[in-house]
Amino acid sequence: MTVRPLDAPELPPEVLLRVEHLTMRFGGLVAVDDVSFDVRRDEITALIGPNGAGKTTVFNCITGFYKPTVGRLTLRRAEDESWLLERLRDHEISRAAGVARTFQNIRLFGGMTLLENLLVAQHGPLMRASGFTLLGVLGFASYGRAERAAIDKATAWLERIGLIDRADDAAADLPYGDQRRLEIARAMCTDPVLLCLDEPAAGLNPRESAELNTLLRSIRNEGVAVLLIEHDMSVVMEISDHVVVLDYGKKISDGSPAAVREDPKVIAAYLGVEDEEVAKVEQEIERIAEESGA
Ligand SMILES: Nc1ncnc2c1ncn2[C@@H]1O[C@H](COP(=O)(O)OP(=O)(O)OP(=O)(O)O)[C@@H](O)[C@H]1O
Repeated sequence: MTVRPLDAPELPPEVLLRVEHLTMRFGGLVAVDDVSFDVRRDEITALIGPNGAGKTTVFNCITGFYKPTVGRLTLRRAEDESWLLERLRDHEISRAAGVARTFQNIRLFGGMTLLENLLVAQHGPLMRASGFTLLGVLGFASYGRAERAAIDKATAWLERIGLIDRADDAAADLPYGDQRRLEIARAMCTDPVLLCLDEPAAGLNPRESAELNTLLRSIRNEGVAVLLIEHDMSVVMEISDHVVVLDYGKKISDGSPAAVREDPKVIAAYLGVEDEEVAKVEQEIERIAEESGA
């Protein structure tokens, strides 16, 4: 199958998603202003920036919740399969292009069991196996096989996130950190090529945060690109391969975690000072540290 809109650019093989000149306006407010960056395969890319910088808006454009005012979002799913996400509807972005996401606030089906939550995520393949008719109810073998495969996949994910013993419990009864991991497992049950996570470490304790880091690294190592918004800098610095920094809707830095951490523009944005004042602030920090004998 070759799916390539005529105007989709040719991307280098290591690039999964190319965001070009993304701009999103809400009336007079420019929430995202001419932002461009790449998300590479086999990498964890973090999107960071102070509150209101435009991170969630970028996510919402990539995942189809918003139609960008301007910009091109090319996702190269396979060598002969590219998509222009800004032209797709949100369900096409998840089903056809293979982009899955989680939200800042947990959105599990609280009254359903853990297993059911992971089966609902596989509704698409199950419906196709049913031929969109009553084949499942009539006991056709093809549907039975698809149903077995869905249960196997859900079970494997529950084992992987350490929750197999609670498969039949209601999702709402899980501790917060477990719910976060279940949400990620649910997103992974759709077989995405790109997993977008909006503040996955928010509200986690240090042990849960460490478990999350291990999970995300293992997902990355299996070839699924991860794009995350995160305020917890220890998580960002520990697991990201690539960091993109936004401030007031504009990209101000883009590089390795180490390079971004040293970037005066980033320091200025986080401290809320002008670029020229950064050196002064750094000297002040050093002076205070010396005086306190640190
Ligand atoms: N639907 C909307 N309508 C109008 N303005 C919006 C809308 N969504 C976001 N904004 C505005 O766009 C700007 C960027 O918001 P966004 O939520 O993308 O920032 P953020 O970096 O994700 O912030 P935070 O870290 O606080 O979640 C803000 O000024 C916000 O008020």
